[in-house]
Amino acid sequence: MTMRIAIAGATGRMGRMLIDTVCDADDAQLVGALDVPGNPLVGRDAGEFSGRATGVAITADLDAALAEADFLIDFTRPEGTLRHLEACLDHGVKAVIGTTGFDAAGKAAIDAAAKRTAVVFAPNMAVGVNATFKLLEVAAKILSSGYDIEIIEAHHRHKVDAPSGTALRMGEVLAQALGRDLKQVAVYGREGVTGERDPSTIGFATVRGGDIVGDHTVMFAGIGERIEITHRSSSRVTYAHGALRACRFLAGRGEGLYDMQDVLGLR
Ligand SMILES: NC(=O)C1=CN([C@@H]2O[C@H](COP(=O)(O)OP(=O)(O)OC[C@H]3O[C@@H](n4cnc5c(N)ncnc54)[C@H](OP(=O)(O)O)[C@@H]3O)[C@@H](O)[C@H]2O)C=CC1
Ligand SMILES: O=C(O)C1=N[C@H](C(=O)O)C[C@H](O)C1
Repeated sequence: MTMRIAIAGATGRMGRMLIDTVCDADDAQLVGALDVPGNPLVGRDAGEFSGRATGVAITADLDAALAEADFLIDFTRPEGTLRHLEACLDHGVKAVIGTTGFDAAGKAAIDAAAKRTAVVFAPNMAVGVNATFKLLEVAAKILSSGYDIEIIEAHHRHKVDAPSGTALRMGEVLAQALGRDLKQVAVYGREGVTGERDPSTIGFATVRGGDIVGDHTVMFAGIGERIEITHRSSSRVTYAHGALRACRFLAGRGEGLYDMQDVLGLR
């Protein structure tokens, strides 16, 4: 059965990649392309940027964007995603959420919405990153004492949230594997006279620059050796393929909150 998909943030970096990916898929059809009022591309064909005619015009009308859709794929900003999710409930639309940077209230709102529709919510949809989460779990258990854990992430100059959603999820995976509470042990950047490192902490360092798609390294630094597990994204296409895979996963499911570990059968 063809999946009828609407894309939010249609003119964004991910939105454009998603439109191409959906249009190229045999089992999907683009039926809506949403962006914000005032966006100069509203009213234009959603495929114009890549020289294709999709027959779907970019709209700022949320209800119109969802009218024909079974799924919404949303990579925008937290406040936008939460508004779109409310409309998904009204229209009976399932949601794939890639947006990062939610606060606790935002995450709770997604949790509540997932009681009424099916939602995949994941800070990184790339298969390689989700495999890396599993590797980190194993490494953390083996290296549970004597190794200091630091997470270093690098992204393009336009990224607005830090640390990345992926880095934060890595922190959660590591903390859980070690029986620690990330809220208690996370250290977000260092400056000045910090004192010696507390061995239970998990440090985060953020780099922003140029067109870096997304790099994540977890360092386990011991005495006489260190282990580094690195994932580097060289294209956003992996995220878009993951999002489409998430739609296929949701196609056969009722309400509930899932992530890419569920989609990929890694739980
Ligand atoms: N889960 C994953 O695998 C991945 C997640 N991401 C996340 O996806 C999000 C988007 O990333 P990216 O595509 O690079 O960002 P962009 O800034 O390129 O695109 C964001 C899009 O959302 C629109 N937008 C901005 N604010 C709002 C709002 N309040 N309501 C609705 N729409 C809005 C923008 O419109 P306008 O330009 O007119 O402001 C734009 O079209 C980020 O949170 C990022 O971290 C990114 C890659 C992978
Ligand atoms: O903003 C981005 O670009 C990315 N955001 C996600 C995150 O915050 O983890 C995923 C990926 O790293 C790219």
